[in-house]
Order: sequence, then C-alpha cells, then structure tokens
Amino acid sequence: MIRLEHVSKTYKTSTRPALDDVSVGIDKGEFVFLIGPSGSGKSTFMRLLLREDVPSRGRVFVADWNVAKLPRRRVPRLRQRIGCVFQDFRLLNNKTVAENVAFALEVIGKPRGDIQRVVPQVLQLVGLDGKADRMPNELSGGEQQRVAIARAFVNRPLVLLCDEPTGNLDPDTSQDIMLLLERINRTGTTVVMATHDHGIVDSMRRRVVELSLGRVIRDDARGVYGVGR
Ligand SMILES: Nc1ncnc2c1ncn2[C@@H]1O[C@H](COP(=O)(O)OP(=O)(O)OP(=O)(O)O)[C@@H](O)[C@H]1O
Repeated sequence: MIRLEHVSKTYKTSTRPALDDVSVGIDKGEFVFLIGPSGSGKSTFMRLLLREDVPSRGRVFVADWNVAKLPRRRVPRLRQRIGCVFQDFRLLNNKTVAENVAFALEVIGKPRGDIQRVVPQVLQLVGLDGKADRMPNELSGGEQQRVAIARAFVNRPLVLLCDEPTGNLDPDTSQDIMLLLERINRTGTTVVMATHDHGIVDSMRRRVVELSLGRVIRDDARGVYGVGR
C-alpha cells in the first residue's frame, strides 16, 4: 500500500537530510507506529506520502501511484484516498459536527443524498450519535478528535495518517481514541500513526518503525516504544 524506496529528503534551508535513504514497505491493512524524537523525520515521511513535498532522491508509492511523478491534476485524487488526523483536531469551528463531516464529502462533489446517508453512519461508528448538531466548542477534546476521525474516514480512505492524534488528550481519552483507530484499521484501512506516546505504543504491540536523524533505526513487527527513551 505504501512503499518508500531509498528515499532521501533534504530541505533547501537545511544541511542535514530530514530523511536519509529510507526504505519501508507497509501492506494494506497494517497498523504502524512511526516513532522517533522531534526532528527525526516523521512529519516529512507523511508529507511525502501526501505529495506536500517530493523526495530529493528515491521513490514513494501509495497504492499504485508513483507519488512524486503524479501529474499535478491527479494530486487531489491521491489526497482523497488518504485521510489525515492531527493533534490539534483542525475542525471548522463555525460548523456543526455533522457539517464538519459532510464538508469533506461536499468538497469532492458527493451527491447530497449520499452525504445525508453516510454522515449519520460514520458519526455512529465513531460514537458521536446524538451529537450531530453540536458545535466543536461544545465538545470535549476526545469528542473533537472523534469528529476529526469521522471526517478523515467518511470517504473510506485507503490510508489514515495520524500525526500525534492523542497529543492533546488525557490517557483514558487517548485509549478510547486508540480503540477507535483499531476499529477503523479492522475495516481494512491502513493506519500510520506518528506518536511520542510511550504508553500507547507499549500497550498496542503493533509494528514500530523508529526514525533517528532521518534514518530508520528499527522496524519491529510487534514493537514497544523502547527502553530509556
Ligand atoms: N519545511 C522545512 N524546511 C526546512 N527544514 C525542515 C522543514 N520541515 C522540516 N525540516 C527539518 O527536517 C528535519 C525533520 O523534521 P520533521 O518535521 O520531519 O521531524 P518530526 O520527526 O516530524 O518532528 P516532530 O516530532 O517535532 O514533529 C528537522 O531537522 C527539521 O528541522
């Protein structure tokens, strides 16, 4: 589903590469934690998958797309198939919960009838039925993250990229969000999650890819965060 082949990325203003000869393959339906200290290259990894940037060297594949080679007009289609969830939720604060989720479908031109059918379904999936008409500021942080996950998932992406999705949440709420991400993963969606959260990585025992200074220094099938980090 995702393949990086000898990928290096050096930003113009930087001397050392943000990614340095990274080769990683992620199969459909995998759940992968991307860990490493601040500046190790996790966000760069995700940005290359979304074609927000292109590698300086090497090749990036998502599904069958050679991402860096995609014509510009095809990039929206790639991004439609990749859902994104962030630490700071990034909801539209002047729209209700249902409208936030619906908006993701409106912008890609989904028919109104489809939108009215699938939005309640996905809100139920994420445990927000009954909250469709609330505004984001009337929700807890965990609930806001559920809205963000619903919005990322409503179009059934191939891949869900989660950048520190529990970074603003307390441990119990974080566990609930992880259960939700696991449920989404069980639908066959590939999940890649960048995190600094030791507790979560250690409790889930999923694949762990660790970056350090832009290099993959560990790739464990059922990993933990690591001793002493
Ligand atoms: N747009 C940019 N221009 C120049 N250098 C950048 C840019 N984005 C990232 N970098 C550099 O690339 C390296 C990797 O950064 P990246 O954001 O990928 O790390 P990260 O692991 O996601 O960090 P964090 O955990 O803090 O989000 C860092 O040295 C960073 O300073």
